[in-house]
Amino acid sequence: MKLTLIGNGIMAQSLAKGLVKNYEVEMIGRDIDKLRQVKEKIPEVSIKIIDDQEDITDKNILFCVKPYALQSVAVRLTGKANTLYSILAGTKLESLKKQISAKYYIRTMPNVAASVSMSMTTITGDNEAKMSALEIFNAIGKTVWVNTEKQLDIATAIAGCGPAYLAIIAEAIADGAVKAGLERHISTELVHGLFVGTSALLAKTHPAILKDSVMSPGGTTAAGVGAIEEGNVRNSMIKAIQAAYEKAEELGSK
Ligand SMILES: NC(=O)C1=CN([C@@H]2O[C@H](COP(=O)(O)OP(=O)(O)OC[C@H]3O[C@@H](n4cnc5c(N)ncnc54)[C@H](OP(=O)(O)O)[C@@H]3O)[C@@H](O)[C@H]2O)C=CC1
Ligand SMILES: O=C(O)[C@@H]1CCC=N1
Repeated sequence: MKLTLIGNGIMAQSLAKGLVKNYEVEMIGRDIDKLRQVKEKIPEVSIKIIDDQEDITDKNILFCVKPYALQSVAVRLTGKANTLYSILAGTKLESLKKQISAKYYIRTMPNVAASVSMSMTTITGDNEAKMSALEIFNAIGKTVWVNTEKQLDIATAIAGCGPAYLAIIAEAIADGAVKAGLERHISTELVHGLFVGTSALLAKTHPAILKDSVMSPGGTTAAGVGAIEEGNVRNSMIKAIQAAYEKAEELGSK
């Protein structure tokens, strides 16, 4: 199957890197220099400048522009696509249906880990395209199908934005180690190993049980947990998810 990505930014490239292993991938953008740079990085991708009247008839489109660019790109698309897979944060199915013609509509929320075939992707939309959507996004990581756009917007806050949140935590832990006197390269290597190991444990252990198993009475972890609670980290993460979800809703209401 051929997939056509519209947009050539961070996410389009992340998706393309994984998808080229299983699909023929075409990338359509508006800047030939940027497209050529993508072609250098991912030679399997075919590149194309967007036409004023870009015919998308029967194509399977992965729509990868920013939400605010939807209208300006949509007016250039003609014909009826087979399936439109949108990755736009917040943008509702209804809005996509009004602006781009397709037989089926799917909203997805992948993340940048698609570039290493480890995206956590949430999907919703037309049931007729459910199997194809799961197949495409399973090729670049894990998938969860949800039945409402509200669930997808909350998933956006977790798995779409989440790599940024975890990267902040990772950086802060490494900074803490450097502050305590450990070399930067050692700190960074330890943090990477920490995330890999903890991720494997979290796949089979409840977070609270994992935390309890590390935290001995009056011990080092307990001292650290005390500092984490003083810093309101837990509440900050809850608020971060709420804020990102509300922003997704706000984008969808425009
Ligand atoms: N970044 C992330 O981690 C995630 C992002 N998303 C969603 O993915 C989408 C893309 O985000 P991201 O890749 O980060 O953004 P980027 O800014 O990296 O990419 C946006 C792309 O859209 C293109 N574009 C904008 N306007 C037009 C136009 N009029 N015609 C043709 N192409 C156009 C840009 O072209 P040009 O390069 O020429 O400016 C660029 O290639 C967003 O909707 C976002 O919500 C979803 C999940 C995760
Ligand atoms: O912040 C953003 O706009 C995008 C959407 C999901 C992750 N990043």
